[in-house]
Amino acid sequence: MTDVARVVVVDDDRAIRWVLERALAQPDLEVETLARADGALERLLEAPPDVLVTDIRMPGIDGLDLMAKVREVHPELPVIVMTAHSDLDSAVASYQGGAFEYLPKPFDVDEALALVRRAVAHARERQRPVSVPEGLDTEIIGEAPAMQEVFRAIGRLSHSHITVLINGESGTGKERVAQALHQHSPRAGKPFIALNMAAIPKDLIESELFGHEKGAFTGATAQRQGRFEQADDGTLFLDEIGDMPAETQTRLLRVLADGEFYRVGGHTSVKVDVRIIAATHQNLETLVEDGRFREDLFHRLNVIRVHLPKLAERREDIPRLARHFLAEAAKELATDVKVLTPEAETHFTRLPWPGNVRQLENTCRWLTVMASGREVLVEDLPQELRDPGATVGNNGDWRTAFRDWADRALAAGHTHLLEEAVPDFERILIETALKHTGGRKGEAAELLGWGRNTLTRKLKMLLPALAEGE
Ligand SMILES: Nc1ncnc2c1ncn2[C@@H]1O[C@H](COP(=O)(O)OP(=O)(O)OP(=O)(O)O)[C@@H](O)[C@H]1O
Repeated sequence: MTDVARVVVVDDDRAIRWVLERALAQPDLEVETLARADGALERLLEAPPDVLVTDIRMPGIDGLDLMAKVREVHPELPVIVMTAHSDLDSAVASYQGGAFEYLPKPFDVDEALALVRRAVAHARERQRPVSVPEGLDTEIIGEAPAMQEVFRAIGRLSHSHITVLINGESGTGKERVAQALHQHSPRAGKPFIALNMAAIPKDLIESELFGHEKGAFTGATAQRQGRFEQADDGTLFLDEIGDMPAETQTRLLRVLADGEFYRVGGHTSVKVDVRIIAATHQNLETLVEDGRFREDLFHRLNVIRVHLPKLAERREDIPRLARHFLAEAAKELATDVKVLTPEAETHFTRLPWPGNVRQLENTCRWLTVMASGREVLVEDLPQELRDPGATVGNNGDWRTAFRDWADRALAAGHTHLLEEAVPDFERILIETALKHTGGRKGEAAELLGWGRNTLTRKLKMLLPALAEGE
């Protein structure tokens, strides 16, 4: 999950609004409460929240009307309908209207929060699959021999529908290569659907993969296609396959063997023609040895293997990748393209890049926002990238260093140590989080465990140069 999710709560009961506003005051959520829907309808339709929570009985537009109107324009928007226990008819009507979930009043605040989070996760995961637009070229930069090997594999496989297993550390470009395999296959132009096993709650994986029938479980308000059906005739990219739960592995194996499956709660089998590309950063052989991955499934997936080397094993590609990402970031942020000085470029090629290509990409985005001049100097880099020695093999414990600092400061007669230390502490965490997210503030707030507003306030106070553009 990347950004802070917007939740709108509509209820004419002030006490409920109060309770929910507090229950949902979480770093990953932004809540707006409304006493009635009429005045806000247009705005809700134009800029829908990520989740809508609504009461049923309200003056003006009632909850069911509101839901119908909103879902007419935004059919995927999850709606949580709150209503009194006794009001069974309304509850049934809300399901028929396509509500995501029904929250009986009175409710437990934790239950309400869990439900909202689930709705957010669900909505996000559904937005994620992308069919690669026809003609879109997945540019993969790589002149290093190990990358040439990858390109050769893509070429060799271009007439085939064969299953491919991509291995490589996080951020090495596995999804990118999967897209390229698809685009250069007979299935190009057909859907490319991705699902990351590590990103969805375990109990939703089966329904995400295989879909479900109406009424299969609470909240299954309508029949829904799973990724397998969406990917029919195309490619299904299963990322982080090593995280697939055991039961799902068994089902997947059966689908791969038979080419057909049942939706969750379904009795009629569905036939599909799907090419599987799986990826993992883990060592599947070890998972098999430990009994955490089915050996038979492993053999089915492990037909053709493509290995993506760590970025540190293809240092010769770093300058081109950096130029590419600096250009992309400039385009995205509508600003001038930054250029690395020769020293900065050399420095880049020597860094360890544990986060691989994604870390390089984020660093380039960070520099595009942060570096003051057009030319990027080594000094412009975030502190921990300035000195490679600091990143490789530095096991120094910051707490020890911090204790020493406090000792020294007190010995030197400083007072009000917190006033001195806390802003530095927060500044360092903010800078580091922003670096990890390539300057994206919403995501950085999430990494820090703050709400976006808190981060904005802190930035104004601690790093005013970065607070602009809010
Ligand atoms: N060789 C490359 N050329 C250009 N861009 C690349 C290359 N490799 C990776 N990227 C970009 O780097 C980012 C990370 O790549 P990707 O998401 O494919 O990695 P991944 O290995 O699937 O990561 P994870 O395992 O964490 O999901 C993406 O934005 C991708 O477009």
